[in-house]
Amino acid sequence: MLAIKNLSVSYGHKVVLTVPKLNINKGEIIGIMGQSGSGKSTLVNSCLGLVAYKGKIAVNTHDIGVLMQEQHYVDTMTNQKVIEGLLNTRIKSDRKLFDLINFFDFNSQLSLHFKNLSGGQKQRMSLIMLLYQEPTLLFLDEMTTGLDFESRRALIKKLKVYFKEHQTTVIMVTHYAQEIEALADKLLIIHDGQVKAFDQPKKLFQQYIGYSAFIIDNDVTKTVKVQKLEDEYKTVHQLLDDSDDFSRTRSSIELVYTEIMKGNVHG
Ligand SMILES: Nc1ncnc2c1ncn2[C@@H]1O[C@H](COP(=O)(O)OP(=O)(O)OP(=O)(O)O)[C@@H](O)[C@H]1O
Repeated sequence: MLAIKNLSVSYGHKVVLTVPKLNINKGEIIGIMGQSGSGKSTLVNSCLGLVAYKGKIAVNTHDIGVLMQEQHYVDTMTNQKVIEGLLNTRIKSDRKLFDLINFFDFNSQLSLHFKNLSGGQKQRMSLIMLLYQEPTLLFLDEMTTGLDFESRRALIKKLKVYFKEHQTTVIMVTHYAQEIEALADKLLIIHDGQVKAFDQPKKLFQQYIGYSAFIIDNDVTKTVKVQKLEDEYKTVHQLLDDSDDFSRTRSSIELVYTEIMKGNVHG
């Protein structure tokens, strides 16, 4: 679906992103994480052809959708009029649109104006219009930023069903490990314009953590890594002896991210 080879992006004389090779298959959901300024948007913008770059980016479709962090629509009419006007259709006679509105529980918001919607409702309205166009490749930038815990969880749950049903290839930039945990097939970590990791979360966990890990006091920087099942027992005993508060995990994106970023973080 998307193949990158020898990509290099510069602003002025400064190279801000280099990606020797990266392939994303059809139907894969990729979660991109990295610190502020690491190059996440630059990577997305390069794929969209919005910035100049050296190297090759081959995108295997023209049906591309993009959801940016903030959207603005005309505020002089109701959401129903905005949706119908922009999509050039009518909800009552368009089964696909009708179904999407139901799917995203958006019926009660149709008579409102966009400015009076909550953050989560705004995101859902944009997604309805975006998904109506059935993009084969979808870029999502900080989709759930600003949403409360419940709205984020509800939106993620909906999208998970939709993406798998439609085999949408998704590239999403996010700061929320929870989003990747629930949706992504692969995690891509960028730091200082370089790809630090790109693989299935489960494989990255095995590579960087081992068999399992015990997180002490709910703090991912205080972790005991366990390499083999047999060693877990010993670790539990030790932690119980020390009366530590701990939890065991075999798949924590937050932990994988923290581990990979160790030694990479300055100041
Ligand atoms: N238009 C621009 N001109 C000059 N430098 C830029 C420009 N856009 C981005 N940069 C620089 O390129 C680097 C990567 O920026 P980018 O926006 O890709 O980071 P990011 O990971 O998306 O950050 P954030 O999470 O804050 O959105 C940063 O050092 C940034 O200052």
